[in-house]
Formats: sequence, C-alpha cells, structure tokens
Amino acid sequence: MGDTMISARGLARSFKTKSGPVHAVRGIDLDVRAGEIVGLLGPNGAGKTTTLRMLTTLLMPSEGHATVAGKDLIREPREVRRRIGYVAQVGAAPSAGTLVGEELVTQGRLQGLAKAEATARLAEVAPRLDLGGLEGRALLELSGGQRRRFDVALGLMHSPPLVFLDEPTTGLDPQSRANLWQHIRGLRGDMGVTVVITTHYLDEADALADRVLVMDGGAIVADDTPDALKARISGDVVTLEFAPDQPRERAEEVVRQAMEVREVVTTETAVLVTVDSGATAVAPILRALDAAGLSPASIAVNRPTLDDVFLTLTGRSLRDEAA
Ligand SMILES: Nc1ncnc2c1ncn2[C@@H]1O[C@H](COP(=O)(O)OP(=O)(O)OP(=O)(O)O)[C@@H](O)[C@H]1O
Repeated sequence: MGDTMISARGLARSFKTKSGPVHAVRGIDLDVRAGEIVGLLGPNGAGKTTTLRMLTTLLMPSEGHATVAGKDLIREPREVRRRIGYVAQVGAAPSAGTLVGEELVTQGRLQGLAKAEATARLAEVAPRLDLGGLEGRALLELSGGQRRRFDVALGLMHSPPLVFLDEPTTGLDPQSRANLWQHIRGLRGDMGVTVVITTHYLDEADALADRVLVMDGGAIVADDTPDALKARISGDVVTLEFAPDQPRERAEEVVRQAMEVREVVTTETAVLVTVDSGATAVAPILRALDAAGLSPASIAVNRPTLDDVFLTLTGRSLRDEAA
C-alpha cells in the first residue's frame, strides 16, 4: 500500500426518497497519504458523513471503488474494518453504570484483542487522551470534552493506522475544542495515526488539517492545504454590510465601476470585495457608494479566511449555512 492510506475513485452514493433520488455524493476522487490529517469541510448536507460512512464500510457505494488502509473497500470490508477506527458524530447514550476503563477494554476485546492486550492498550491510550485516572469513572459522569476524548479513545483501542472522526468537536466549548485538536495532532505525532475528520467549522479545518477537501453538493470543489486555499485569494477582503433595505446588487455594480477589483461576491447581508490592498481601497469604495446614495452599515478589512475561499468557490458563505 506504500504511502497511500486511502485512494477512492468515482465514489458515489444516492438514496431513494419519496420526493425522488438524492445524490448525496457524486462520484468523488480522493487520496490520503499515510500520516496526513485531512479535513472534509462543507456545510450541512454536503455529503461529508455519507463519504465517511462509505469509506468505513458502513454504507455501500452506489458507484466507484476505493482502497482503504491497503484493502479493497468493496471486496474486503472486514479487512478494512480491522484496520480503521471510526468515531461517529455524537456518542451513543451510555448506560448508567458503564465505567470508562471497562468500556474501553470491552471495545478492545470486541476488536479481537485478548484481555491482557486490551488492558495494556488501555494504559497506553488513556493518558494520550487525558483520560488517565478517569478509568473508574462512570461514562455519565464525564464532561462533554472528556466524553468526546473517550469516544476517540474507543476508536483507537485496536491500534488502527487510520481513524475517521465525524465532527468530533460539535457541541464542545472553545477550550475543550482546542484541547481535543491538540490530542488529535498528538495521535499523528506520537502514534503516526492517519486522521480523516469531517467538520463544518472553518477554524477547525484551518487549525488541524494538513489538507482540506472542500465539499459542496456531494462533490469535492477544492483540495489543498489551508494556506494554499487562502492564498488563492490573494489580497484583502473588504466586507461591506448593508441594512436589508439597501440594494446590495447595486452596490456591487458601483464598486465594480469605481475601481479595479479581483472579485466581488454579494451575499444575503453583505458585499465582499477582494482587492490588492484593503487600506487603499476603502476610501474610494466609500466615496463611490456615497455618490450613488448608498451607505453600508459597517465596513471591515480582513485577510482572506477559508470562508472566503468557500464563498468564491460556491457563491455561498459556509458560516451562514452552518448557522
Ligand atoms: N439515508 C438517507 N436517506 C436519504 N437521504 C440521505 C440519507 N443520508 C443522507 N442523505 C442526504 O444526503 C445528503 C448528504 O448528507 P450527509 O449526511 O452526507 O451530509 P453532511 O455533509 O455530512 O452534513 P452534516 O454536516 O449535516 O452532517 C443530504 O441531502 C442528506 O439529506
């Protein structure tokens, strides 16, 4: 399998529904190298979970094929399962009495480890995820952050070289999220685990992923490092927010006529203008708008973010969609 941990070609999945077929994933190609942290970024319904469920053998592709951790997804699903960890979106409700350590050992045994191996593995995994000392705690007594770290630990008990995390930090407070990111980076650093993570948080993809696959409408619309994605939009982004009664399309027109711009995108609330230098563009933009009788409610100059990348790729804001 060499350096390649995942190689998928033409992977597609559609669902039959009462209102007709839903094409959740539309024939995507995807490559992940060993040791990478790859983020699948996209709004709700983009097809991230469906992609993950296919790559983890939980869902049969309608079309396409893939090799995952060196095994053929369609022909050797059991072999694939033995080599991967999968942490689903939100942990299943734990039964009242279940203890952290016991549950992790049970999971290891389910994955085929002997009792002694599973216990040894627990001693290895628990401290990696800051669960050391919590082995005797009941699952119900864990905080949200501890619980998510426990979920990740579950996926690691059988020492998979590849782990899939589906929106691992949803619902966590900012501190617990940053803490979990650190642990996820540690998995790669200390144990060489390859990580595929889905998220609709831009900051998460930016902070964590070596490479980001931007998904929209069941397709991969961009595939690059966070920095390279942001560098595609060189220059600054001037965000002009308008009250609902102000004609934004007219504002876009005025800005385009007033000056040389790289890109203008109009959203539900704002006009985003990409220019070489925000500092020198603001005054002429405001003058032109003023002359046209338009006044923005607010104006801000920013370096491009992944959200701006998403916006230029799709014409929609990921932040709006996620909200
Ligand atoms: N079992 C199913 N039956 C019918 N439609 C489905 C099914 N599973 C997913 N879909 C549809 O496929 C599309 C992609 O869903 P998916 O869960 O993969 O998106 P996602 O990017 O993971 O979104 P989220 O961020 O909300 O988890 C959506 O339109 C969804 O409604």
